[in-house]
Amino acid sequence: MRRSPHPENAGGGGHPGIQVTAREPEAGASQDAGVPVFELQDASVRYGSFTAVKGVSMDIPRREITAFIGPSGCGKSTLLRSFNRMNDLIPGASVGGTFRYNGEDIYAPEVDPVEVRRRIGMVFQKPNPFPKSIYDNVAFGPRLNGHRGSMDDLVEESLRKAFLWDEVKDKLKDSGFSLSGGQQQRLCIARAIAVSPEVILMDEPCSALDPIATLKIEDLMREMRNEYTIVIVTHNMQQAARVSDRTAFLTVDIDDQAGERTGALVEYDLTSTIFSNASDKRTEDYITGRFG
Ligand SMILES: Nc1ncnc2c1ncn2[C@@H]1O[C@H](COP(=O)(O)OP(=O)(O)OP(=O)(O)O)[C@@H](O)[C@H]1O
Repeated sequence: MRRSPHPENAGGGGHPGIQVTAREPEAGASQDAGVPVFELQDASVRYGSFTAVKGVSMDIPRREITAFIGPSGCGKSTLLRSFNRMNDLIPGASVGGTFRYNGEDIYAPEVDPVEVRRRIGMVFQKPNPFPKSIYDNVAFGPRLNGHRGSMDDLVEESLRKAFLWDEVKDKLKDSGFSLSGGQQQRLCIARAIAVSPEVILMDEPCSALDPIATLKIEDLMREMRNEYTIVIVTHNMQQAARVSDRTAFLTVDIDDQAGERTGALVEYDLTSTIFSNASDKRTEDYITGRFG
């Protein structure tokens, strides 16, 4: 299924019990907001001979938050990792179809996966600061990239953007591990931001956090979408409804005869539509808790 973005339709609706937060157009939002940053056509990912997810065609608009939801094993994380070639690091993983980023095939032989990952950052389920100081966690990527200019300014700016500066400004030399789980996750977001990515992929970034830390990350995401394109995998449908502009629902197609379980994209649309007026019964059943 492939749907063109229609940003003008955003907002409203919501399934009973799930509050969808309508998004107002940002004052001063750049003109390219809503233009696809990713275009997938018949995309698939395999691990060896096992096809984890296939037949995915979708456009991800720029400077929006897109959420992937669906039952366990439907390939959400697999698909997310294929957006910045993180699956390259898994032996036996391979992709099919087309993954375009700003119009360029990111799997073309001449493309450098390290550069892809600089432009498309990632935040994982479990906060994973480096065993270094708070400062050095943020400075690590820029140093590798040969950042010129004031590192202190860049570290401060990145920590401010991650809503963490006020909490750590007096202890920048302390270990990243000395922070709470929620602070560690914001440190990982600051680390991702520090190398000036265009896109940030988030794989269940709040699943290890308490509700207050989760709400802080959600606030942060809403703020970040003025500047970044965010794609998030979440098990939490309230979270998808609260933060995302668009939602993709994936499921597992089971072929009993062949003994295969393959992830597939069922429906992709504005979050308000998915939660109030899904066009596929499987989506509605999942959202209402009848399945999954
Ligand atoms: N490194 C791997 N090697 C082989 N198979 C894998 C690997 N990672 C995931 N898979 C398989 O690919 C399928 C999709 O897994 P994936 O983790 O992407 O699903 P998911 O929807 O993110 O699941 P969950 O919600 O449980 O995290 C599953 O059948 C899983 O077992």
